This record gives sequence, structure tokens and C-alpha cells, in this order.
Amino acid sequence: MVATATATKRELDPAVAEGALRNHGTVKDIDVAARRAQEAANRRYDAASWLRRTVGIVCARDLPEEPSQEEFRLGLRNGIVLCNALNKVQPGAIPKVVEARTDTVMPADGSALCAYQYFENLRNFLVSVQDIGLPTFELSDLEKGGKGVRVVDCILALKSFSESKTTGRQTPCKYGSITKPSTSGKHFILKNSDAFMNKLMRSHTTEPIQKVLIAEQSIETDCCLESTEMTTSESLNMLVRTLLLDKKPEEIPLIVESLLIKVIQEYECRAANQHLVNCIGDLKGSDLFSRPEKPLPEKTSTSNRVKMGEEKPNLLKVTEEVSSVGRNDDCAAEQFQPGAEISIELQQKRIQELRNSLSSVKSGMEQLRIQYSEDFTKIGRQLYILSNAASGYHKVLEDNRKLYNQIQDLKGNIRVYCRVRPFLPGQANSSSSVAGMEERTITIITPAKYGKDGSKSFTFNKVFGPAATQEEVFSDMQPLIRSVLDGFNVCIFAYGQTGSGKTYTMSGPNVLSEESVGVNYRALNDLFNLKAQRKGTINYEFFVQMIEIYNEQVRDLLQDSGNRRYPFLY
Ligand SMILES: Nc1ncnc2c1ncn2[C@@H]1O[C@H](COP(=O)(O)OP(=O)(O)OP(=O)(O)O)[C@@H](O)[C@H]1O
Repeated sequence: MVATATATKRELDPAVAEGALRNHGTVKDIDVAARRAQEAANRRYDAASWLRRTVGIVCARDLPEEPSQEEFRLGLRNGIVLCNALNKVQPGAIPKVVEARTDTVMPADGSALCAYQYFENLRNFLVSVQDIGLPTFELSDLEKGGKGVRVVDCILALKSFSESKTTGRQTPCKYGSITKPSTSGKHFILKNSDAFMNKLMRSHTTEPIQKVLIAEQSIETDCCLESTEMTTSESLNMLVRTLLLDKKPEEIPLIVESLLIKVIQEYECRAANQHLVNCIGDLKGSDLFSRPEKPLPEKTSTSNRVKMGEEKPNLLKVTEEVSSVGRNDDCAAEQFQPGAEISIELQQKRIQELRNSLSSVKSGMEQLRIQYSEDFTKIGRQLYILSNAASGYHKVLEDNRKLYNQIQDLKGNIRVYCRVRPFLPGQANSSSSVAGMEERTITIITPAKYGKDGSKSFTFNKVFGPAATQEEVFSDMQPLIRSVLDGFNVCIFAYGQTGSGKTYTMSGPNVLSEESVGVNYRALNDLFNLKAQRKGTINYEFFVQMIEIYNEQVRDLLQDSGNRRYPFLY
């Protein structure tokens, strides 16, 4: 009980304990609080003592043997003692410890070092401790209002680890509270929680409430996490009971209403803070942990300006204070308005939609690019084939021309055909001098000589009888027309006595039809058709000349005036 009394004296103001006792009216409550405070103090002493032994009293000069909670925090907040202790336990765990300058005069709040210095130390310490697998704490736990119990737990776990290394036995860690510290949520929740409690204190400060809260805070910060949660619940119950204790029944609904309003405001503020933290975390990623933690706007500054002992028992004052808290909560109200949060969410949603659209457009463009690429490849292949075909076309054409004309030569360069015209009208009863016709031979009856009839046979390339059509006659000489366009000279002419049918064969009758047109028209028609067929490869020009040879005179039949006789003068 002596140790208990000492610890209680260090941790709890007697007035607080008295106030808690008076307001709660139960000895049991204060006993529990005192016991917890004693346990917390003992563990803190244990941790401080081990640290001093481990790093030496010179290094741990700022850490008393039996430090108060504040002394404990100030002695460790630069991280030098912690880092050195860890290096003793685990040599080389922290390669570089940022030491404090000896000429620096450390003020009461321990801010002699720059923030980054103790931040680097503490961060390196926490990372190393976490790597070992020991429980860690939050950086904010070494600030005012932080949960020092976590720091104590961490140090005692390190102590156990050190002892287990020394003895070679595995010592179960009984102080595990945070095996992997969160760098965002809990930290800010802690701040908000403090602000919330301060608001309540400021709004409803009566001496008993202050005392209860001070006792509760002292207990809360020095107990383990489970105990803390339980204590918070109990403190809220006590707070509410105390608040409503001396109130008239008709005042209670209004008080409860004002409390609920505050709770809602607090909740919204926390949600906004959490959302902002998440946004920053998304933007910076892991960079969040690598930078010094910057505390949120100190919402308790307003409440700190309110004197703790100031009594406002009047309900109107309470209500006014509640609303003034909402107004004066400057940073939170300005930075984390619900409207701003909605706007940010809306912008994020739109950005996401734009990203989705951009992604779909990109994929569409990529598909189009692939499709175009495939099409171009196909076209290229076809073009290559066509190019090869075009380059080989003239060669093939030449080969074809040569082969074709060789066939014509084999058929004979000079071909003679015989055509027998039918009897003209009015000659039906006349006797024919043709004795017989075969495909290539015609037999003519010769006049009687010396009283004896005779016949004579003639052979031609082909013999056409009276029934032969214009088309049949032309089909035998049609291949020669193509030879003209291959560069060969061709001559087709008719020979025979007057009235034998030369004009009819070469040109046709007086009244022309498709079937009756003669060789000239058909040949010209073929020439123009072949020219059209070879339009893309060969260009032909046609010239026509018509002459007459009569009585040893040559005349140009297409000359309308001037000299029509040979030699022609153009
Ligand atoms: N194969 C035929 N079928 C029907 N009628 C024909 C045929 N051959 C010639 N004739 C007719 O015979 C007549 C004489 O023919 P055509 O004028 O062609 O003879 P020609 O040899 O040109 O004579 P010329 O040397 O005097 O000019 C014409 O009336 C013609 O219509």
C-alpha cells in the first residue's frame, strides 16, 4: 500500500481524487483508478530504469529514475535514448542516431531539437522495433496528451526481448499493445478525441467534472489499451451522470440535445479529417510515413483559453458555449466543411469518370490502330502481288504474241480461199459449172474439147459454197486481225470476175445488217475491240486509206476534191 500511495500521489492530484470520490460517491471507483495509476507508474519506472541502465546515465540525463508522465515524455521525445537503447540490444539496428547538440539549452517542453531530428530518430526506432516484431507506438504518443502507455509497453517489450537474448530463453511479451502501428487513423482519432473531451470540459465545466476528467485522463493515458477503452466508457458514464446530477428534470432534454449536437459535429469533423487523410494518403502513398507527422490544427487551443475552473452552470451559457465551440473551431470548420468534402468527392468521381472515358478511348484507338495496321499489311501484300503481275504482264504478252503468230505462220502466210456465190434471182434454172466441192477442193466442169466433156480440180486453203455465211468466211481470217495489232502486216483482198461477189464478201450487200456485213467491217470492228481491251497497256492509233486501181490508174477514194490520182500529195 505504500507504493500505491506514492504512485497515486505522483499521478493524481488529491483534489482530483477527492473530487472524483465526492462526485461518484463510491470508494470502489477511486480504488480502481488508484490501482491502475499505480500499475502504470510502476511500469513507467521499470521502463525508465531499464533505459538508464542500458544507455547510461549520461545519455539518459533527461530521464529521471522515476519520471512523471510528462518527464517520461520529455526524456524520450528526441528519440536518442530509445535509439541508443535499441542499438545496445540489437547492435547496428539504427546506423545513425541524431544526437542533440550539447550547447543547446533544452527548454521545458523539450523542443531544443528540430522536429525532423527527433522525428528521424523516432521513426528509425519504430521501424526497427517493428522489424524485430515488438509492439510499437504512435509518434503522437510522445506528444502532449498522447498515450504514454504504448511507449511504456514498447520499452518493456524491448526489455523483455533484451533479456531473452541475454538468457537465451524466449520471454513471452506481456506488453503487446500495437504490433503494427497505424500512421493515420489512430493518430488523428486521438487528437479529435482530446478535442472532444476538451470541448465537453469547456462547455460543462464544473469543478467536479474537471476533477473527474483529470483523474480519468490520467488513468486513461497510463493504462493498457483494453483498460483504456473500458475507462473511456466508464468516464463517459460518469461524465453524463455528473452533468445531469444537479440539473432540473425539465433542463435535461435541452442538455442532452446540445450534447447530441456536439457529438454530431464531432463526428462530422472526424469524418472530414479521416477523408482528408485518406486523400493525402492516396496522393502521397507511402510518402506519408516518411515525413514528419504534422499535428492537426490544435482544436483544443480554444478550450485552453477557457479557464478550467470557470463555472457556467446556467443552461443558456452551456448552450451558447456549445454553439461557440462550433464557431470557434476555426481550422476544422474552415478546412473540413461537409460541403467541401462533397465537392472533393464529386471531383474525384468526375476525374474517375474521365479516366474511364480516356481508358476506353485509348483502347478503342488501339484497336483501330491494330485494325488499320492489319489492313495496310493486307493491301501491301496485294499491291506486291499486283506489282509482280504487272511487271510480268508484258513479258507474258510478248510470249503470247510470239506463240500466236507462230501458229499463224504455220497456217500459212498466204492463204487463198474460194467462195462460190449462189445464183442470183432469175438465174435459178442456169446450169452450174461446179462439178463438186470438198473442204479444200473444188471441181469445175471445163467446156467440151473435141466433143468430150472434161473437169478440172482446184485446191485452196478452204472452199466456201453458196450457202456459206459472211461470219463463216470471216472466221477463217479473223486471227490475222490480231496479228495486225502485234505488229504484223496483213493484207486481205478479193479477186474474181465481174459479178462474182467480191464486193459482197468484203463489204456486204447494199442493205447492211449484223449478219450480212462483210470482212472489212468485221475486221475494223475487231481492231477497235482489241484496242479497247489493251487500253491500259498499249495505245493504238488507226489510219484509214481507200484507193482504187482501175485501168492502171490509182485513185484516192477518200479525197473529195483536188488530186485523187497517184502520186498523192498531202
Ligand atoms: N454470196 C452471195 N450471196 C448472195 N448474193 C451474192 C453473193 N455474192 C454476190 N451476190 C450478189 O451478186 C451480185 C454481184 O455481186 P458483186 O457486186 O459483189 O460482184 P462483184 O464481183 O463486186 O462485181 P464487180 O466486179 O462488177 O464489182 C450482187 O447483186 C450481189 O448481191
